[in-house]
Amino acid sequence: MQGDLCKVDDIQKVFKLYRFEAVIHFAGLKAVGESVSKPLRYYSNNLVSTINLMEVMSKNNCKNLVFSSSATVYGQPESVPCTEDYPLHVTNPYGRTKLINEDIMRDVHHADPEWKIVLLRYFNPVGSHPSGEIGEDPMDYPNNLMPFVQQVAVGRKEVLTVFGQDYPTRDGTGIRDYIHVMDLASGHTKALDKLFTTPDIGCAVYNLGTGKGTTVLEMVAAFVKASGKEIPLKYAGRRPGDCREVYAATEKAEKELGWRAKFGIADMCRDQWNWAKKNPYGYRGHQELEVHAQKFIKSEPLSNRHWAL
Ligand SMILES: NC(=O)c1ccc[n+]([C@@H]2O[C@H](COP(=O)([O-])OP(=O)(O)OC[C@H]3O[C@@H](n4cnc5c(N)ncnc54)[C@H](O)[C@@H]3O)[C@@H](O)[C@H]2O)c1
Ligand SMILES: O=c1ccn([C@@H]2O[C@H](COP(=O)(O)OP(=O)(O)O[C@H]3O[C@H](CO)[C@H](O)[C@H](O)[C@H]3O)[C@@H](O)[C@H]2O)c(=O)[nH]1
Repeated sequence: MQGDLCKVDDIQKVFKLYRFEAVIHFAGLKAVGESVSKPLRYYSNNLVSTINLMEVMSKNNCKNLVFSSSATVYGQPESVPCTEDYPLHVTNPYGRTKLINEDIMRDVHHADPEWKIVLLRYFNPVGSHPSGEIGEDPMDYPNNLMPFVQQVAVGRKEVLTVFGQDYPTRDGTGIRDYIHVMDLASGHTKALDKLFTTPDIGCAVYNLGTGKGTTVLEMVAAFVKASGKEIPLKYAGRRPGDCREVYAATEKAEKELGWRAKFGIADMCRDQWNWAKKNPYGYRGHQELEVHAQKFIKSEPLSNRHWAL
């Protein structure tokens, strides 16, 4: 069923039709740059949706929740790997909505211990379903590294801009913990198992990452190897708000959820390339995308046009 979590009625309709044991709450706006220019849109959507959802869940006596949080709540940590008890520090409105949502959930559990909540802090999800049938298809200009790399590989973009080559890292580019979406998915089923089998889980938090840091250039090299395509690069300054290096401590998830990532960056790139070559224009196909782009160009002010060109 489709609905808007900012509309309580939409949620109530679903809860009238079905009885749920638990909810996995993925919905939210997630573009960091857009959140800086449109903070109210982010606060309004990402917070109101969560509050409405939890209110309707509570009324329907469904108090088991898994939430998509993000490693963005660690900001630039003092040291890596980040353990779940690190101080939380956000640098943009998107990140702040994740942190406020986490705080809301901690408060709700504190007020009503019947709530059982798992906060999953995702690191950098990439890759696709191994079938090549399900993958990431950004609706507008791709902000994240791998969707951009993919669009260069299929010829939709000419060149990848590498943001920053002067970080104190092994090749000067930023380090992240890339995790295969299939591993991320299995982390959710493990989190649900944990909720259902742990009466006193409270509001628990787990990192979903591999524990390994990879630079931008290493990630590009892995994609070149998997695809056989060239990825032309150009270098630009650091992207505002970017941190140098983040990767996950994985021990807590391993010990308490019985989960650890199985896939490495070669698998992520292989599966992402399989999706990309089968669906170079995503789910919508080339023609539909062109029509959409033309409409967008006509209706949007100049400053918003760049993505469609
Ligand atoms: N992809 C990442 O790099 C990453 C990293 C950390 C956390 N996350 C979080 O994981 C979740 C899923 O991310 P994704 O990559 O699949 O993003 P996505 O943008 O592909 O999917 C989010 C979905 O939420 C829906 N949505 C937004 N507001 C809604 C509302 N008010 N009512 C109903 N639906 C609404 C959107 O329409 C979209 O389909 C998000 O909460 C995101 O912040 C993602
Ligand atoms: O065109 C690009 C895009 C990204 N990068 C670099 O690639 C790395 C990864 O950037 P992403 O935008 O893919 O990912 P971020 O780590 O910046 O952010 C993502 O992961 C975070 C968690 O770690 C948050 O969840 C956030 O919302 C999500 O966008 C960074 O060093 C970035 O500077 C480039 O060089 N060129």
